[in-house]
Amino acid sequence: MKIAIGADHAGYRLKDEIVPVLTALGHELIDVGCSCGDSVDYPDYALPVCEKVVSGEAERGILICGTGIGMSIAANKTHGIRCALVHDMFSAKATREHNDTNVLAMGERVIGPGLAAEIVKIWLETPFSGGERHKNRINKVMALESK
Ligand SMILES: O=C(CO)[C@H](O)[C@H](O)[C@H](O)COP(=O)(O)O
Repeated sequence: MKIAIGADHAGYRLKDEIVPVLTALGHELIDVGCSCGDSVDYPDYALPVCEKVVSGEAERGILICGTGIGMSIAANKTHGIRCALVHDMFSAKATREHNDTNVLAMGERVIGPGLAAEIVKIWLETPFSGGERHKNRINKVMALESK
């Protein structure tokens, strides 16, 4: 799968731990940065990742900041993006099955690299359930973008 990934200064270390894990699994990564601890603004990295997902250049996006909160807020402002902030394996599976999320946000200051890698793997491998009730709810969420 082609995956766009981005982080701010509070998330780039976790990004750098996740990238080789995903590459080893055969995924193709588009890393938009950042790549050092100099202070940056998370929306500047959320946007290019989300644009790549919306355009189809990437199938999914992964965003990491200190808490994952700023990244998830920014991502969900982009039309066509459904971003979930996830720090546990149950939610990683549930948000794919129920919400068909196309972007995952995590916080480097919240979880360690081992759990983050498991969350990412589950989130990438779990298909959308396709359930009619979930489709209906997703359609209602996406309709909010044109209000
Ligand atoms: O946006 C965030 C919180 O919602 C992210 O966690 C940022 O990474 C965090 O705010 C960065 O904080 P810093 O004090 O500028 O390092």
